[in-house]
Amino acid sequence: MSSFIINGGRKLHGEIVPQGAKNEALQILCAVLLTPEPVTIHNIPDIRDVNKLIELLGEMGVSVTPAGKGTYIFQAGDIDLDYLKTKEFRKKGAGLRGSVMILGPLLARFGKGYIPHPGGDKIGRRRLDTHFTGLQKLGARFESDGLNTFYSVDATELKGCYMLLDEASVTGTANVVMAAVMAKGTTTIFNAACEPYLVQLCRMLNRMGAKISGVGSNLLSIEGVEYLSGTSHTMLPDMIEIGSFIGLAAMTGSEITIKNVQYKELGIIPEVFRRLGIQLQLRGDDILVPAQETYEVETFMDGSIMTISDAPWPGFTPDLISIALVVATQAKGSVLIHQKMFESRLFFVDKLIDMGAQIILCDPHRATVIGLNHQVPLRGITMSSPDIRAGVALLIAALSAKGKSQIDNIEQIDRGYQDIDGRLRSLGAGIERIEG
Ligand SMILES: CC(=O)N[C@H]1[C@@H](OP(=O)(O)OP(=O)(O)OC[C@H]2O[C@@H](n3ccc(=O)[nH]c3=O)[C@H](O)[C@@H]2O)O[C@H](CO)[C@@H](O)[C@@H]1O
Ligand SMILES: C=C(OP(=O)(O)O)C(=O)O
Repeated sequence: MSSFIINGGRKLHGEIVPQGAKNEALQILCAVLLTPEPVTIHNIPDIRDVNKLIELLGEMGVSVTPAGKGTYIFQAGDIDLDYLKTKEFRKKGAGLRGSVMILGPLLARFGKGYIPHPGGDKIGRRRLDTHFTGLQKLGARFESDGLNTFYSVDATELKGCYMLLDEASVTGTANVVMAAVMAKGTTTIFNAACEPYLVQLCRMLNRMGAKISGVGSNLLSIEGVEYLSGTSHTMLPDMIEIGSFIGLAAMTGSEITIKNVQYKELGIIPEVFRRLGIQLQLRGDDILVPAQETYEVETFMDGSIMTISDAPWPGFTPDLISIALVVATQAKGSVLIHQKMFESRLFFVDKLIDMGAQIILCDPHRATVIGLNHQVPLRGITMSSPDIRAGVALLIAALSAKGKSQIDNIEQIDRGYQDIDGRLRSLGAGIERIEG
């Protein structure tokens, strides 16, 4: 278990380039299984979860050729379906959430697939019903190992149909879309998730020859085709990293420029940070966050305390709720943070409370934050990172805090943030990694 040692309280300054989007990368990498032809992918983030998935694809028989920084050429010529029955695959596949999305492409191309219950953050129940029922509607038959830890799936013939997803699941939609692109006939998916990750995936699939319409909406129509060909694809900048850097600048009172953010793809994210009182200036396609002594949280129009809550896109992504929460601890004013989707993602506030933040955890989904308005700094402590986004929220808190902090279990942070310590050091942060 590795740790960060952080000497907090320093002002940071400079430019930072966001990495390619983690959650998009996990979908796009699975899509390479849909064609025997080469697929070139650019702007792949060098992070634990993505590297694990690339390794897994390699072991399944996909040839993986590095072709420059952040670029790989994948070719899924011969896939070793027997590897998917091995213990090793069970272990590796269960190591990350994104592995669940190899199933849709396998069913589409080979008519069968295997899938261990996937890993990912322990942030509450993470059911797979949307994946399973969607694939079943297309004709897939699931057989469980009896423990719900491994499934064999048969789909000799996938047939298009109408389906109303029981929730707008991000990875669930991606899985069903990838199965439907080569099904017979037309599939209509209502209540589809429409995060930019999915827009990017659908655009890539259409470039490969798929016929998907309604892209970007919650009603997708997919006319099945017989064959998909190779393509190239470039990942968007990671919107969760961009939000994290906005929070970092605000909490540390620093001027930071976030480069090449593809602003129009950020949806409501900049607006939510603006409502917390953070000034953002758009310079070309860069976001400049100026150094601010203080930032004041808006109230609702009737003067009542504002709520920040998550929702499926175009709502505010749940992956930035922990960041909004930590930023609120030093705002002027109070805010209610409501994490609607996941029931165990707010418990990390205990650590912020130990650091001196004024927070009342109302229930597992809601926390009231009374901002300290930078009048009292947080204090450094030793803590452990419970999940990827809480980990980064604690890192931001530690960078703003007085004194030294230690954050253990930083493998959680490395799942999704590329060389975060190196990049923060180049902004002037006092952060060292201790390999454990
Ligand atoms: C690898 C990957 O891409 N992970 C992301 C993906 O996970 P993932 O695809 O696993 O998450 P889902 O979209 O399936 O659902 C997330 C949670 O929200 C709940 N839910 C979802 C939709 C809905 O309309 N109502 C509702 O309550 C689900 O029950 C679940 O608890 O999307 C999540 C939601 O944006 C993000 O936090 C994860 O970072
Ligand atoms: C919850 C997240 O990741 P995963 O779905 O991979 O666990 C996240 O990226 O915030």
